[in-house]
Amino acid sequence: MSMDYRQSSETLLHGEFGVYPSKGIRYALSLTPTGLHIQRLVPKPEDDQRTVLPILDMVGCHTMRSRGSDEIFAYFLIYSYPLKKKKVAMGSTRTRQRLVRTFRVDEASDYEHNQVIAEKWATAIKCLIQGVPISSDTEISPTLQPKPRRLMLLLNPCGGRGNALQQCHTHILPIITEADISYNLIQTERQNHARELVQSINLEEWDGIVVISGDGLLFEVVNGLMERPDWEDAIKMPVGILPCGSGNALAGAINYNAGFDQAMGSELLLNCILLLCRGTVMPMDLVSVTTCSGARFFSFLSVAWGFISDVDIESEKYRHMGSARFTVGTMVRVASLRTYRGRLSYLPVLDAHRPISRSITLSPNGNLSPLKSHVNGPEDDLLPPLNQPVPKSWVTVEEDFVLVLGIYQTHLGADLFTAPFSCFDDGLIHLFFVKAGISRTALVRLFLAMEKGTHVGIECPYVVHVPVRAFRLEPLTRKGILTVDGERVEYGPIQAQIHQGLSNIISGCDRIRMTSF
Ligand SMILES: Nc1ncnc2c1ncn2[C@@H]1O[C@H](COP(=O)(O)OP(=O)(O)OP(=O)(O)O)[C@@H](O)[C@H]1O
Repeated sequence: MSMDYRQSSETLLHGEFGVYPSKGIRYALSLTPTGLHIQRLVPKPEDDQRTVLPILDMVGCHTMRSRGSDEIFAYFLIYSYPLKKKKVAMGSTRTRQRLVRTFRVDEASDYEHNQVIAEKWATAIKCLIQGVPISSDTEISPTLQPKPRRLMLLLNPCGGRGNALQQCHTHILPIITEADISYNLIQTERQNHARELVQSINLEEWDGIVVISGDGLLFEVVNGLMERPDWEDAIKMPVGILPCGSGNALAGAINYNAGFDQAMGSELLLNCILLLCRGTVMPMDLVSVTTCSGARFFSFLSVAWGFISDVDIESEKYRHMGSARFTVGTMVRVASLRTYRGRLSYLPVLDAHRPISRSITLSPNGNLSPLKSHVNGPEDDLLPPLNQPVPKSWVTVEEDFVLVLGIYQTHLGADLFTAPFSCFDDGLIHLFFVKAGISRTALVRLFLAMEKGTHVGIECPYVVHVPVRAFRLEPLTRKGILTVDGERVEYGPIQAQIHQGLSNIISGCDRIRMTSF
């Protein structure tokens, strides 16, 4: 679907309505692809001021009848969550507040006709919210209504500050009910619970799997889907995230992709709930990561070594602080800065389309190569086995590193805008490395600038960024921490290749291309 129809200001529906409770007030309503224009008619206002309820702030629309059986009026209710400024002790902050507008359809002299009109408005509004294309020529009838969606919600009660269940009951469930989304809510009981669960679900029963947690639980879901014999179909199941963890990188990326201002905490959560209610789906790259024992993971976020993985894992002890744990962890690690010797090889983007020869799947002793771990998932056609040299077209650097990071989302945390140029399905791994020799001040400056994404403009000879399709990292320092999507993996040589658009993410955004789930 193209974006054009949303940008147009054509009037799709127009009508005059009362409100509830009545009080004689009347409004003229015009529905355009981007908003509901509301003009008061009675009592007549002094100026011609109109208010606009943006479609982007709406989550759903229901019709209703009043209790009395002789009541001829029908009503439609629009649920929206506009951003409002809120005063706090240190100034002001923004928050989304629930706003329900109820309009009374009283044009006809019988309920049935008024109900048809109310349904027509509700249908049109729901279509616009969910990105179903309609124009002024569209015959708007209930058959146009997007089908109700069924979501599997997986909630980690231990994620972040441990308040996911409370957030779920306060914000998530009431809003998705207004959006006509039906759901099964499952609380994970232990590590790997979600991973096992998604291995045996009937894909036909669900329109999406949404984690209410940090990025760690989605990592389990993605890998559980890839472990299924029908992984090719399973990984197409739209996945989503409602941020209730301490590492909310993917939520940060979804929020940015939708054009919202960078947000944290409940503002980020509410933005993501709104986008989930819209429900549009985009392809998302996955990176296949192979570790030294031959284990293979599918990653949607990052591979990290050195400073970043140290902070991530060492700050686990400050989990009660929520996302502030990373700030504290960063300060501690800057104070005792470490460097790691390693060999980093990568396939720069220019050479990326040439797959390596199939013959290298046999190791020198004739045994089957590490592709033994290649049970499911697409072939890593750019990667030789870990025990064989990288192709000559690759670039290799041997250095003392402060950090190495392969990232394929814009954000490394909700407030870490690490790769501003990244897109969900650009087929790129953004490889960053910071070499030893960088001063502590420059490193701190780099991370502070990362909050706004301005670090990419900073000239620093110790910081390198290369877009690649595949890379291999061979640590030469004996001890260290390697993470994939923030989860610790075995330490040793590791390699990765991008698989463009392998999965589907519920991004809720129609900025780029999309389909509905
Ligand atoms: N009930 C549970 N008890 C303990 N651990 C769990 C439970 N459910 C899920 N987990 C594990 O918790 C880990 C972290 O979850 P999640 O990402 O949701 O939270 P988080 O606070 O953002 O953590 P992190 O940033 O460390 O990933 C996941 O790896 C998951 O396997």
